[in-house]
Amino acid sequence: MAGKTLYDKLWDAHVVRQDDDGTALLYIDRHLVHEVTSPQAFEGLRIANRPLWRASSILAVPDHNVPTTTADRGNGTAGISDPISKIQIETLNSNCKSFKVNAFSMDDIRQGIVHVIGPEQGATLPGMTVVCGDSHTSTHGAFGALAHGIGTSEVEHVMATQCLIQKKMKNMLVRVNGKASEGVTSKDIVLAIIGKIGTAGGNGCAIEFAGEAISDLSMEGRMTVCNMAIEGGARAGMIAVDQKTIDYVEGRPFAPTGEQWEAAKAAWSDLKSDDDAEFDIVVELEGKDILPQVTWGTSPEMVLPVTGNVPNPADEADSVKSSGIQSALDYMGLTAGQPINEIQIDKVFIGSCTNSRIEDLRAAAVVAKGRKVASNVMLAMVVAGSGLVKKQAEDEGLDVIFKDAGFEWREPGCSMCLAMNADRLEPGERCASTSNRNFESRQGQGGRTHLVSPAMAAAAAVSGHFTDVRSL
Ligand SMILES: CC(C)[C@H](C(=O)O)[C@@H](O)C(=O)O
Ligand code: SF4
Repeated sequence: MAGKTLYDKLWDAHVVRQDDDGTALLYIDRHLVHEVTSPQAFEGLRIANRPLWRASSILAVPDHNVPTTTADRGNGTAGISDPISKIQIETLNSNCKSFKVNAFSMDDIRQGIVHVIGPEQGATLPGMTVVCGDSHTSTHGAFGALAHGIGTSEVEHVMATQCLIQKKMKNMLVRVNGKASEGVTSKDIVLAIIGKIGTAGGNGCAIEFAGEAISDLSMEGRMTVCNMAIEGGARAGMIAVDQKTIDYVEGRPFAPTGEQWEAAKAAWSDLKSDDDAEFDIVVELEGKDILPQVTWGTSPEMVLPVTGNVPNPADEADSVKSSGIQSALDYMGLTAGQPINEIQIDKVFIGSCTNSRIEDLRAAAVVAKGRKVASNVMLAMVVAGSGLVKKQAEDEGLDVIFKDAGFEWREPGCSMCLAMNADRLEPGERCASTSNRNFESRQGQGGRTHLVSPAMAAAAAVSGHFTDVRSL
């Protein structure tokens, strides 16, 4: 019998019961909660008079709707002008209070984007099943965990039973061989992967990312890659545990200590695919072929190296694909054949659960240092992923570098990743963004989003147009 994949191991360790048709009940170790997808779940429990099965498995935080200016955050939720945003955050606060759930409120330095604070607190651990009512829960798979998003009714189900009804996904391996070149980051790697497999490439699969270019990445970089597994069609992405994983987790507030730590470490060393494990689908890329990436269209798969030109629909033989390219160009206000590095931008957003960790801010600061935001860029903002990331960046002087260059230095939250708060694009505005989705109107009605790495976003900010960061 062939060996097991990492996904097989995580699955087997959590199956409570499996029916002959493959339907299984999976035990959930960690449940992360935010204000958007939890209100109906709490309400459902209240109506049915059900308690939480294991309140200590839950960690809650407001992130999508929080304001990012200090002025709006000074006085609890009073500074939130949008009534729906305000109600969502107040509802999360009161639900967590009445159900006695551990929550980091807006004025807590530990508050931040749910996918940043889970790992930061050690609430995400190797070997766990991690769920959250949010598609980018795949991020946590970077720790050798089985992590994926769930719907609101499933949020209620997990709260009430600590279990989830699931069918096993297929095993997919994406291997990036050899080293990535200088100036190429985790974001470029994952955009290149999505460019290759397409947004449906991972449908029905759990993707394991492997290969030298992946294991070379820091934990932050691995989170960036797993974060976007969902944009490649897979609900879960994961990476094997190694010494970097252990070193990152050690000493974090929620991590085990003493004897439990030693036992956990020993158990975690098996969280990798066996050498003879078989995958249903295998995709390979060469690290050396990957260049800094920029999306040009309205789907993350519409991506090219910064050295490329916007595609011409006439060059596409498939008529469906050709008209897809044409409508993306129309929406994005681009012309076929236009060099990517000549596309001028209006705004820059450095943040989101893809790229708002300390390493991301450092990479952007290296580029911003001693330079100025170009005069045609009306707003360049840096939004740390958590209060603790923000503080660490400030301790390192990164805030001063950004402010001197003309960037705004904001409070943590999802912010302009999806514009549920006040941070948004106006119709027709073009943004270099380190987030993960470039769908139509994602960052504000009529806004145009180009996904890039933090270094590439900073390079665009100081140049006023996309620029190959390696040439600065
Ligand atoms: C609001 C939430 C349900 C949503 C998600 O599931 O991903 C959001 O975080 C996003 O990025 O679009
Ligand atoms: S930062 Fe963006 S992608 Fe991440 S959870 Fe928030 S809205 Fe979703």
